[in-house]
Amino acid sequence: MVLMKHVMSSQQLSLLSYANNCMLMASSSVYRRQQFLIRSLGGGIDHSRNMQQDLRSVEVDAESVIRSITPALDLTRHKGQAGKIAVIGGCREYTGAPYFAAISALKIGADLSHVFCTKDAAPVIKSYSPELIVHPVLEESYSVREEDKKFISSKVLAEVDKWMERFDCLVIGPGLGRDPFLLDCVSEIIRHARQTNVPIVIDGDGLFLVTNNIDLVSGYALAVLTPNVNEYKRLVEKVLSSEVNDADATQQVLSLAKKIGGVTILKKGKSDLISDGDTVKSVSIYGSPRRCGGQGDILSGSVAVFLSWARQHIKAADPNSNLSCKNPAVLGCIAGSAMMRKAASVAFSHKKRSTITGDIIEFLGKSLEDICPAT
Ligand SMILES: NC(=O)C1=CN([C@@H]2O[C@H](COP(=O)(O)OP(=O)(O)OC[C@H]3O[C@@H](n4cnc5c(N)ncnc54)[C@H](OP(=O)(O)O)[C@@H]3O)[C@@H](O)[C@H]2O)[C@@H](O)CC1
Ligand SMILES: Nc1ncnc2c1ncn2[C@@H]1O[C@H](COP(=O)(O)OP(=O)(O)OP(=O)(O)O)[C@@H](O)[C@H]1O
Ligand SMILES: [Mg+2]
Repeated sequence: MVLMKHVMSSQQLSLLSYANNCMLMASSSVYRRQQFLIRSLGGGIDHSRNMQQDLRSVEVDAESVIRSITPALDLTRHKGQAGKIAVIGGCREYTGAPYFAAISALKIGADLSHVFCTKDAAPVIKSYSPELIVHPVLEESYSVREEDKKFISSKVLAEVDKWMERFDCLVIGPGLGRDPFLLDCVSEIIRHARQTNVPIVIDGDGLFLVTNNIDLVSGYALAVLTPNVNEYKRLVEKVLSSEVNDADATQQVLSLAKKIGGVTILKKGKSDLISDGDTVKSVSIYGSPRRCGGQGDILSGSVAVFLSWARQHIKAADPNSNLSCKNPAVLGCIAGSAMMRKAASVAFSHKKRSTITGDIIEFLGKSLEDICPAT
């Protein structure tokens, strides 16, 4: 800059000073907008620990959310009351993802965890764990003749529908694949879940489906989308017809959630950003530098459980509840995100570079216990 000034005329210098002033004004208006967002998005559950680092989003006290919504272990409760979760996913290519999501739901504390997958994925998933209830009901195009498609599709739907009302939450997409016939059947499952008011967490290939058919979830407040960096890019391009804007990530995730009619979006990354179109919360605590595949699947299974618990907590209308946020989908995302990140950080401290998804799952229980002891 000093060097440039030497070779500039006074007219050029005054132009430069005008440009600088404009930049200052612009940055101060950005600052004011950030301050406004912080004030208007904040609530009783927030604290300002990280505001210095990221003025554009509100870091949330995730541990106190977890403590508030996790139900007490009570000898009077019967099986099922702590949550019945179903994962719709698992095909020829992917058997790990639905397993990770379903077993994580159990390790967090759900009572029952089901998997609805294709016929050839089922024996593999069953062999990973006897804890999971596995339904080999989904079909891919290669195994269905054209003339049988309508019949098979209604059969698949009937199989899932038998159970639908018993589920507290569906996780749709981990390891689902992208077969068009299978995705058509899953679209119907989503429509039925909406009709019966069953919450849905959409992840992985479920996001591929929903991004191309946004009406499936649009306006459904009990829908959570958990995009990773690629999935978020596709969603932003499709729904907002723009590029991802990392400089104004808070505003963009807010606009995206609003545009999809108030669904909750959990944008995964270095910090997780959560928005339902009204508020934006960020979860940055804990975390691990290992990016092994499958961590998003742990997250989707965990969010499903916490969302169910948050719904129960809100329905019970506990007068002592200190939660200012009343959206169970947002609360579920905050809790699921913090839990996944804590388990990953504990696993990393033990296993370092060799940490894999199974190691993280093993630390879900201890991580929850540290925050919210069982007795
Ligand atoms: N152990 C397991 O079983 C695990 C299984 N997992 C499961 O994997 C599935 C995909 O999830 P992911 O995270 O790889 O998707 P993502 O980052 O968008 O894609 C990366 C790149 O790959 C490409 N691409 C993907 N799928 C494609 C397809 N069917 N056919 C063609 N292209 C495809 C994609 O291309 P694009 O769509 O951008 O053109 C992008 O360039 C999902 O079901 C997930 O749950 C994971 O949970 C990890 C653990
Ligand atoms: N840079 C990061 N630092 C810390 N945590 C991260 C980072 N990136 C992602 N995470 C955490 O890892 C979890 C999974 O996010 P990720 O983006 O890996 O999902 P994904 O690609 O869908 O995973 P999967 O392999 O299961 O499909 C999230 O809970 C997120 O908080
Ligand atoms: Mg994923």
